[in-house]
Amino acid sequence: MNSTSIFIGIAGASASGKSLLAQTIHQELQAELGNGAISIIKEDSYYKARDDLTFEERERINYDHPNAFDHDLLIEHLDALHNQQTVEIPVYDYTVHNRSDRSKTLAPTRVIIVEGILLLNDKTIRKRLDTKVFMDTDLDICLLRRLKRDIEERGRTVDSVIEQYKRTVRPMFMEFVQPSKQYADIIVPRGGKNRVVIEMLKARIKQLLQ
Ligand SMILES: Nc1ncnc2c1ncn2[C@@H]1O[C@H](COP(=O)(O)OP(=O)(O)O)[C@@H](O)[C@H]1O
Ligand SMILES: Nc1ccn([C@@H]2O[C@H](COP(=O)(O)O)[C@@H](O)[C@H]2O)c(=O)n1
Repeated sequence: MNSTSIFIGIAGASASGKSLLAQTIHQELQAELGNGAISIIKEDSYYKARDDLTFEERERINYDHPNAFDHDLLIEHLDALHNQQTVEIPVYDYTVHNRSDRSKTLAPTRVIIVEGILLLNDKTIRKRLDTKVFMDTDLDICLLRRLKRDIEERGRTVDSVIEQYKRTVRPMFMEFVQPSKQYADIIVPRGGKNRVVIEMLKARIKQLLQ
């Protein structure tokens, strides 16, 4: 193993295709580089634990504001991985709006993809990323994809997705996510299936590994 890891950051709106892009690169590069060469960290894993609040209070939190995340812990973990140390990543449970009591062990890998809505909004995180990507998918498409995904996978209703979208998701996108696009090296239109971008990123990662 090399003495340090390469960090690729993927940011952008909720349901813009960050996870799909990260998973596609992970799957295709792993086939080339071998098992244990590449891993994914989700910013969502670092939502703050809120055991102090009731379910109803947690439901009302603004999860699209930077304060909702424990970025200090994420940065601590990025630095530990950079120094070839293993970390324990919290496992977040969207259905109860809280950190679960489980964690996932992650050993350092040569390539680490970090993905999340507010990564590029944080200067300290930006400094740690070798390549910064912003998913520039149209917001109406993101909303449609989020509606479907949140009902199927995150225990939401149509009404709750629409209410949350109007109350926090869209306003916070305008205030924090959209302005962070200026820090990206690569801006990706349409979403996680953009084949040209997938190939470009794979080539970039292989170049950085040399
Ligand atoms: N280009 C695309 N075409 C069709 N569906 C897509 C595309 N990109 C993403 N999706 C789907 O949209 C949903 C949200 O994408 P996801 O990658 O989870 O977004 P994010 O991680 O940005 O929140 C998922 O169900 C995903 O499969
Ligand atoms: N309890 C929570 C925590 C987060 N969210 C939403 O998740 C979005 C970020 O995750 P993506 O995979 O969509 O990028 C963010 O927009 C939060 O609103 C939530 O609904 N409930």
